[in-house]
Amino acid sequence: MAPPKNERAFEANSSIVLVGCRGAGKRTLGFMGALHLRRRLVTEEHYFEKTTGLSRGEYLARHGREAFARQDIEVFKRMLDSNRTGCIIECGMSSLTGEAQDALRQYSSTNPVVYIHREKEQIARHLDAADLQQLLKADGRHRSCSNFEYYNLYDPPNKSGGHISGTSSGASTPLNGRQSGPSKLLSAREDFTRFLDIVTGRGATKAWLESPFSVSSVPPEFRSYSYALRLRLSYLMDMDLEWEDFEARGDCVEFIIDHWPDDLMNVIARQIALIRRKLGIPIIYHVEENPRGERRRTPEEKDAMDADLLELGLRLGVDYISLDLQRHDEFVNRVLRHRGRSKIIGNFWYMGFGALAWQDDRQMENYKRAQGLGCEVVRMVRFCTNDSPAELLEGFKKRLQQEVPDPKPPLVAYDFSVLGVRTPLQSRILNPVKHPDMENERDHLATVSTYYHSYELLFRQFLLDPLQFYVLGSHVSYSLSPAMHSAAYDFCGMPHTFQDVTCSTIDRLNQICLSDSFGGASLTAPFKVAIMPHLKVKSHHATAIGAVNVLLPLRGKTSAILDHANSRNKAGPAREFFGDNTDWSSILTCLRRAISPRNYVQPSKTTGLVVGAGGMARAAIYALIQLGCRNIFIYNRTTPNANQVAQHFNDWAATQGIVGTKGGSHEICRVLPSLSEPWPRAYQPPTMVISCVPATSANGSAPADFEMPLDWLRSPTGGVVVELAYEPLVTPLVAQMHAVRDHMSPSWVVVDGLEVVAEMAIEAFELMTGRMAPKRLMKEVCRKTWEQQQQQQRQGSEMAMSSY
Ligand SMILES: O=C1C[C@@](O)(C(=O)O)C[C@@H](O)[C@@H]1O
Repeated sequence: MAPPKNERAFEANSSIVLVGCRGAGKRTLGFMGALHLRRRLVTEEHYFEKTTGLSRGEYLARHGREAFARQDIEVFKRMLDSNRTGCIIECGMSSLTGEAQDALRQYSSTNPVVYIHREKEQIARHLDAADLQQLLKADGRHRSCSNFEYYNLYDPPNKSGGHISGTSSGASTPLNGRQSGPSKLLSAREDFTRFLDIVTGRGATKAWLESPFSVSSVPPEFRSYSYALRLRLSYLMDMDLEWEDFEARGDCVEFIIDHWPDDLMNVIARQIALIRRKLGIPIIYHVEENPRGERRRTPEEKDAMDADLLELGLRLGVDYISLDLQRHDEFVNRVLRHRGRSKIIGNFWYMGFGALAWQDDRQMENYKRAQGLGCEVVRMVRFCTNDSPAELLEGFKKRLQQEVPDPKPPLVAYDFSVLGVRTPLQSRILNPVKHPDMENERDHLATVSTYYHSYELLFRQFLLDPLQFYVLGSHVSYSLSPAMHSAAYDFCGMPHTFQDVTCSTIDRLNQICLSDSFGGASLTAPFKVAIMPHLKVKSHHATAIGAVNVLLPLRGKTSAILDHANSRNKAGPAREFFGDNTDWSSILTCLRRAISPRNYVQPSKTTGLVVGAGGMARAAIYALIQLGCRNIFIYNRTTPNANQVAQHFNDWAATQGIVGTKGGSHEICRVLPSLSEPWPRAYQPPTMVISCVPATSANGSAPADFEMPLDWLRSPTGGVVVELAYEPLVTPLVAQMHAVRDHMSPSWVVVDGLEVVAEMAIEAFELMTGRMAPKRLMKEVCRKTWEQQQQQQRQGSEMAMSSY
């Protein structure tokens, strides 16, 4: 019963090899990957030149074809052999030869070898038409000498100007102004770095360490309730909804292969890439054994084809592979041997009449078999007519608790009938759901519930509780957060409320937070820094920044973080409170989206400028540090305050071993005392500028009228300016940067305050509720609410004028 050895679990530091056709994007991805994993990039071209002293062309011309071929393969093998760890290796055209492919095949028993491919039309753009067909055919052979594959999706920006999990409007005029969208490479980088996190296995730990309450740090099978959005290939090939419509409609996607169009393998690879880019949630990969609309297959053909399809899922690095354990051992073992880092969902489906009853001992044996095979999740589904009252399944679960030793893989179990899943609450986790506008499925799960409906039911049945959330601070009456959060609750079927409460003392804050129905709060001045000494539990980001802007009650029965995370959306006395900071991560998200590839952070060169010295400026500095920037300048009207912030981060950086790269000093933060000084010559002009000063006067202080001195704007590659103020939206800095972009340097991107504040609310919502946020909706509500507020203000002042 012991599972076969996993043959695709590589050492985390093993070098990763990229192979594929010219024009597939290997070099760009290699660069991105090396930066992300902090590895050395080895390119075949450069390695050849370094080893032989000649470029490949020169070598060929000087020594002739035969000698070149001999030398080429020898260098190729040496390149692989002498760089077994710590590198990203980009192969050139040699990988098309049989001998190189043999070497790669062997290498792939110890290292990830990733086949990079993309749309034929995109490859054609980089190649001579005459070569194309032949090359593409040869390229397909890379599949046989690699153990992973990555589809480098070309995704033209959509009509609304972006992607749902990474929209940068770079909006430059209020609302519908000119949109300087993100570089196309940005999404590619996000997707590829995520893929590398899967291949190296560092994804899950990273999310957990960075923010234990973030949605991605608790896998769906460990949440108190979770939903799998079913998306069939037959539907996706001809879908009548937009990708944006699927946002926040499930905790993961179950991708079901029920259709065999031409070029099936590439079609699947592309769909997986699309789901990842558009929805950014874990994928369950399921191959249907008997798809309705397809021809019948012989048992041998079925096994061979389905095994290849499952293998493809493993190569694509999906999060979960759904494996029917009723298929024969050889089939099951092949998947288990090649599982890599994908989790296995071991299935037992009883589809027809006479399905095994829950009280049948064989059901228990099934579960134990899945457990013995090392499945991470067990899924047991049975068709029922009228023979299965809810108690039988409950009885099975109880028996399982008593009889099966730990560790027990989480169980997904439900009955379905011709009318669909019996009740959406039968299975706590990975409940099947669909989009409300999708037609009911033609086959077994006739009517599947929706995420909204199932989640709402949990509140109606008192399994979850309606809670009160707040934005708290001394100037919150214009906060856009209540509108954004409330819209998100409505969307998700949560009966929570979100209010702004003006308060400025810790006593009043305490009073609000100690209520049993307190769900969480967004904090703003004066609490962000003042609350620090009152909080025992904080994320390490909040500690480093010295400020908190999201407060959560901890209601877990034990001290385990998972227990606290799963107690969200439940009322009761809080044992403790947890403080996190989403200001920095929202700024980081906006910077990442807007930065062009030419301005990717190079620690030794890139310079950042932060204007201001308050809590938000601290978050901005931290975001720059996290992006890898080691030369950070602070300008603030009151210089001593800037000195204090610089000191805070220099001290902190020293404890972390983070050092500056210039000027013989190890300090990463420096203060610029005056706007009239020229930009320090030892440093590149800044390519990232974040303005953290309010544009309107607050507390009687003068309003900020910050503009960049022209001498500070000399970056030849432009850069990004993030403006945090949005009252007014076009601040003096934003207006200046529009003019700069239009008349001097078009490569500057401006991110306005609404984009950042929406991002903050999105991240706060996810932390507070543990559910994915409907991002597009929240962003829309943010701009609309802001517009309404502006209109009300205009009307108010017009009325005041007329009565005067
Ligand atoms: O700065 C902001 C914006 C905010 O104050 C709001 O009103 O949405 C909420 C704060 O948590 C965040 O840090």
